[in-house]
Amino acid sequence: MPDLFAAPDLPRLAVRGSADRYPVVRVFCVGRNYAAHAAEMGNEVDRDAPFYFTKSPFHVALTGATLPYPPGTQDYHHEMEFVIAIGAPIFQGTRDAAGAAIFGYGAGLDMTRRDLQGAAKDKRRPWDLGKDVEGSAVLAPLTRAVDFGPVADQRIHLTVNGEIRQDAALSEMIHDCAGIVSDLSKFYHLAPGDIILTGTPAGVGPVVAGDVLHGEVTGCDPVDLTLT
Ligand SMILES: CC(=O)CC(=O)C(=O)O
Repeated sequence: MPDLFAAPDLPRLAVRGSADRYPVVRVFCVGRNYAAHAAEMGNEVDRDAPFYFTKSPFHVALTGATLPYPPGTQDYHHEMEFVIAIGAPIFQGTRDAAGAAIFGYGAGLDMTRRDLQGAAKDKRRPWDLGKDVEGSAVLAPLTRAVDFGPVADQRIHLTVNGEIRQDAALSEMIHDCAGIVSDLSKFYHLAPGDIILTGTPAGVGPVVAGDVLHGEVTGCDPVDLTLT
């Protein structure tokens, strides 16, 4: 039977050094995973367990995108993040199993309508309008875990118009990659196609139309976004 309308294709990420593509099925995000960022937002970190929010895979933009400043906000913020891509099914997995289930890593942006996120927090409402913005999960090509090597003190940083805004080390993450995947697998049957943005370091701030964002994680391809 025919579909009533043409459904969009899933976004597909390039994989460094190969012709393979990684289809993105679900996008999970970790909040407050760097102490300095939690502090700049006036929050405490939770060292016991990460917390999560999600974005639609159809709100993924591939690196190099030129996108309009989004509607409904006067305070659109950059959040530079390290990205995990799941490569094998895992449910209620140990840390070791979680590490083995990781396909690869990448650089990403979790663009945020900060004013709407703040209003939602004040009213104890969900963050969707603040976080699940069209084009707000900007993703670079993936580097296979075997090529990336152990996640240690690799640098993660972001420039806006060439000026450094965020600069940290992956070792500053409160919950590491295996810990995040193991914890998230308590709640979801994780599978290939699941992407996890692991939280942003300190230095988040507003962007405006015309800004050029460039983010890097050592060992990964860069992530780029231009706003019009
Ligand atoms: C406070 C936030 O916006 C949560 C988040 O995305 C992060 O900490 O990263």
